[in-house]
Amino acid sequence: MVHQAQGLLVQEVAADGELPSRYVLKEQQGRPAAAAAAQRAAPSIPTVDVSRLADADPSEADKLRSALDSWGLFAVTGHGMTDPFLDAILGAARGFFHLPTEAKQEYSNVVDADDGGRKFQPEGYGVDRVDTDEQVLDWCDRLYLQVRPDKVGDRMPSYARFTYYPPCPRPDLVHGLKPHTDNSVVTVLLLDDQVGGLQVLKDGSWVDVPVLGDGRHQLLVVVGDEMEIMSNAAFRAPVHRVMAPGEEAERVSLAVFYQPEPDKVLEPSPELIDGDRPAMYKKLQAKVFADGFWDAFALGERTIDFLKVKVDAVDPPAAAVSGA
Ligand SMILES: O=C(O)CCC(=O)C(=O)O
Ligand SMILES: [Fe+2]
Repeated sequence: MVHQAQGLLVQEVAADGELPSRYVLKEQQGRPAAAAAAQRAAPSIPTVDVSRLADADPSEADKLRSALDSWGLFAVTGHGMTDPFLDAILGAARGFFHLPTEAKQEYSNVVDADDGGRKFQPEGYGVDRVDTDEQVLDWCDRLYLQVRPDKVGDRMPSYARFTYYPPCPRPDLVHGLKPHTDNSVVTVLLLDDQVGGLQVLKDGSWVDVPVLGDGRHQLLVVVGDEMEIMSNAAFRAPVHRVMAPGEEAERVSLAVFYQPEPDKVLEPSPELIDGDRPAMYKKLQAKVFADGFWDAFALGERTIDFLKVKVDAVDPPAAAVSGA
């Protein structure tokens, strides 16, 4: 059984020019406009030239370490991918989302279930999982695919998530994509080269990730939840969100999530545990964590909290579970 709002594509809603209440955040849910004013004079995100990481001079490696320590993400340069190549990827994504609805629906993430009904699956085209009437929906459609990069091997799954944020009549009232951390070891994120919107939570304030302009593409590496667990919190997954574009704009992005093999046990690496720094997370199977992500995401919670993976985690108060 899928929720009745599951089949509602944001692109179709946007075409009507209305903003249904299902997308509107309540004031206490942290509307983006309220937060944007608070980030003047914000620090800018760190940049790492990955072509220099193996240099005898350790300065770039030091920058990497510091970026991971303090931000959990960095902008990448020196990766060797040309702007026309990256542009072609985003162009293909735009091309897909601009196809007629019927063509895209062939790849729908709502599929036939064994019981004769319909069910949601993470892979495919559509909106994120809708569980309840109360869930405030994000202003984006997505195409989520398992990908098989040559060099990562067969068993480590990687997922590509193309996200399309249609024009929005009131971007100040909605989440393009709600605050979250990523379900990955690391995520590589290719941002729209024209339209900004990604923000990272740093020391309690939202910081904009800028568009570079001049046809240059912003590529980020982001620490995911699994890295946080395996590194025993030496590296923490940054909370990030996306502001919806305005009425005249649309935005696309591509996130590639590198995940552990489903059968692997996820736990802090033994070398990173000692008397001064005991294990901060409990052991669990990567598959259990990955499944829990979708339950947590629908509630607007971190998987680490939802599954109580922290060693001293106690039962969350009821409000934390029912709120969003
Ligand atoms: O659209 C973006 O810039 C971010 C996407 C994102 O955070 C995600 O897909 O997990
Ligand atoms: Fe993300």
